[in-house]
Amino acid sequence: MWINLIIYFATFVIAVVAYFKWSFGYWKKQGVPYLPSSIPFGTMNNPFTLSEAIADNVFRQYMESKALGYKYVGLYGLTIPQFMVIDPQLIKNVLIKDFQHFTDRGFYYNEKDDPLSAHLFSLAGQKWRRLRAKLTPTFTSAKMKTMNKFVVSCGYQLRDALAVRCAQGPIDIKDLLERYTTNVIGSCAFGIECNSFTDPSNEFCKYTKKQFLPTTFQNLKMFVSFMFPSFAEMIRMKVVTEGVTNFFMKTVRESVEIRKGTSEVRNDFLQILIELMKSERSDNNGDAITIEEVAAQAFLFFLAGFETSSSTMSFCLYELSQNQDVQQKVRDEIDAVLKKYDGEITYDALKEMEYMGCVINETLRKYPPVPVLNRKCVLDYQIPNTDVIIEKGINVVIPLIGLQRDPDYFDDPEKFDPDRFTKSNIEKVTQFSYMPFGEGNRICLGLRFGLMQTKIGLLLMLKNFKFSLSDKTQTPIQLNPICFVLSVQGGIWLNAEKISEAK
Ligand code: HEM
Repeated sequence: MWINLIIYFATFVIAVVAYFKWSFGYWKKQGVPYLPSSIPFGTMNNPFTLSEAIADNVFRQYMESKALGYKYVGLYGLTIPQFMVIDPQLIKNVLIKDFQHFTDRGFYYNEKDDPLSAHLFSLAGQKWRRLRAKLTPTFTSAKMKTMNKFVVSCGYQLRDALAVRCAQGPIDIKDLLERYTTNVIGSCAFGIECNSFTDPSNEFCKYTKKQFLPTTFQNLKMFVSFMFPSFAEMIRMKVVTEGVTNFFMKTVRESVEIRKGTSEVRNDFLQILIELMKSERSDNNGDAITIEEVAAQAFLFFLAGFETSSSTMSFCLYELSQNQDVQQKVRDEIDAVLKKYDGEITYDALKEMEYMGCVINETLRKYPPVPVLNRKCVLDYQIPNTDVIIEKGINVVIPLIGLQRDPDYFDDPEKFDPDRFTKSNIEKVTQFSYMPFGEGNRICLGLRFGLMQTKIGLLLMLKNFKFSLSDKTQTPIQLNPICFVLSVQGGIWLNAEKISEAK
């Protein structure tokens, strides 16, 4: 009997190994250069040993492929083939010129069982096209101007909280800024005051933390949903936990009800989404936006705005703490522009702060909050001037973090140098080597809003406080391998010193 068991086991192992070897032959058959893969994770890192952050892994693969002279390279996530584009010209084809072959992002969503997952970022095909067209007018400059005052009011709360915290020792700057972005999104996307500085135990803070806390189970679900979307659909997987879904659905329903009962109009995202729901109903064209869709988009604005902008501001202050001359130059610009606008933080005043814009651009270059862009090939695509076909269904990866730290495109890439983005220098940047907001038809829809909240947060902090690096920050910083987003191990700790009476 033991002999039989050993034979069965050996046969099973041989079959599994043979399956992996056969799968790893895909890119060779397609005529695509590839990086060495190993059983069972392919070219991915072992997610259980947590040896390297995803961004570091992508950067390494990009540099290795570039050094080998590849314009594109085949990778494997387990046995699933992935196509990484290295050459900016081919990136342009994927994102813009031949977009019809790459319209989807390839992320899992499930409208029925997990309604909040069906937001614009994940939606595919016609559903994405329809919603993108409807939501685009939400983010015009005129709409940003009306929302500016809500963000400024949250900025003052941030300044006041910092005034209290700075006397208590080094500050975990990411934690502080997450509270600011929570307040902003609470106010603009849900129409509620979150008070996350003064009342950190409030429900909104509790559920936002819950969604972003990288538990092993949550990471496993993200991994399965990304690698095996059909399987995730089959088991009706929920990427947003039930508690979080119930809370956000309830919050949106209540806010909509409250607004029905008042004549006062609050010009925020939620109002725009409600108007969209009402106008479509009256059109009676059977294409109305439902309350679930409204909730999913408000939830996306929260997902997209919470982490990206707090991460940008944290890395920016980290760099400015080590580049005091740059920090002072931004502060001088803030003072000069605000003087012109009688101290009022208007949308136009923000636009005039060009040097601050360069500093933010340089931060987004070194630390892109979304380190890779994803597309799914939806129609076979022949790479121009080659016989290579990217087959329908293949996931395409664009390694932003690699391109933006590539010495061929950015001299001395480790150096923090905002002058790369001055009016006269920006034209020298190689096209499609710098795209922290993505590019083409699926470019970030909230770009203007993200920059507005980042600028307002930085303005109110830099105007009133001088920042320096605390010994508590472990340098050189290491990225946290358990997080999908760029997060620093041990956190970024800064000292803040008041430089004027906060006004
Ligand atoms: C510094 C802040 C931000 C950064 C760096 C950022 C970056 C990105 C990136 C890289 C993408 C993918 C683009 C692509 O695949 O080509 C994206 C998509 C998106 N972002 Fe942002 N984002 C930021 C803030 C925001 C904010 C505040 C919102 C909303 C309030 C937002 C809403 C969206 C949406 C809706 C999409 C999906 C667009 C689509 O698929 O049609 N983002 N963002």
